[in-house]
Amino acid sequence: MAGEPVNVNEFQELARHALPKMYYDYYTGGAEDQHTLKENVESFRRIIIRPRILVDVSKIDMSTTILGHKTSAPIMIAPTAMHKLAHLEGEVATARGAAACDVIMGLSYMSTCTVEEVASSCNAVRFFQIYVYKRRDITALMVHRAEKKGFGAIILTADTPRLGRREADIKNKMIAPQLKNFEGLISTEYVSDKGSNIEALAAGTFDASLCWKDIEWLKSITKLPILIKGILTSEDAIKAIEAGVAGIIVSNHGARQLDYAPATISVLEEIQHTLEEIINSMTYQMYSKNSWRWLNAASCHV
Ligand SMILES: Cc1cc2nc3c(=O)[nH]c(=O)nc-3n(C[C@H](O)[C@H](O)[C@H](O)COP(=O)(O)O)c2cc1C
Ligand SMILES: CCCCC(=O)C(=O)O
Repeated sequence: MAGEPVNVNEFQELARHALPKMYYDYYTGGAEDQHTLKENVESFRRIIIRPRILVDVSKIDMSTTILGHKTSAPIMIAPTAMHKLAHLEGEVATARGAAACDVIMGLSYMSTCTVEEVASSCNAVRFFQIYVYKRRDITALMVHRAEKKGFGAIILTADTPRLGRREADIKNKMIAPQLKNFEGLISTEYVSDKGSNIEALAAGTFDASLCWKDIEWLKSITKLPILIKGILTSEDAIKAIEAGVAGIIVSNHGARQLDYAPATISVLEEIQHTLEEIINSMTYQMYSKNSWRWLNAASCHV
């Protein structure tokens, strides 16, 4: 490819050349037939812009707040695992990017830089994403480390009781490296003779029994606001309100979990409308209207 990229899609081609195939496939792949992966892109393409003219756009301000934190645009960096597979500085570089753009960064539980390294690298507003391990004491410790280092919220990813069946990772025998955050606590280096080692890692460490009642446990170990990530239906959004969390992230995990789940953007509006109706109704007046957020990787309605 000649010269600097000018379209965001060109970065994918650059990454394909720069990365070992195993890592490129891990970053870009979806689960099983990758139907939802295609739908995620197609659904966005079907959304057509309805332009209005003769409006003063000489000054544009897209800034808003998310959980009280100012952001230059209604965009958050989604938590994604293991950035050092793509860049020597890993999540520290991502955090600096977030700080430079004045947007909030979600740091993955499965990051290759530690919570402390990311926190001390710059002044980006950071939310900490967690998976709940069978060893709850380790998850509690991680939450406390994030709290101590000034993270602004906990994002509980709730769509991964098991890792999605990612066929490219199975073929490539995707590695599961020791993650620095967990050194001396638990081994994340898994070797499975059946295929994807990260699938084995998730099966070995993630608590597949996690359910709604465990939100109480999470609330009991942290004062930070909690966002539940991975909601795709109005029913579960209502359950999240009932569980008393601070917000939800509508997401299908980049189509990496349940294949044939709907494209994230295709369910966002329905969920938003349901919640707006409920929050406006008498029954739910006890929940603070203004504390609710509807988020997905691309949009945020405050
Ligand atoms: C390479 C990669 C790694 C990811 N790792 C995580 C992770 O560690 N934790 C998590 O909650 N989500 C993870 N995700 C999902 C993203 O946070 C995000 O949900 C997804 O990329 C965008 O899809 P959505 O619009 O349906 O949210 C990962 C996604 C990708 C592409
Ligand atoms: C066991 C690592 C899981 C990271 C993740 O959430 C993803 O790859 O989608």
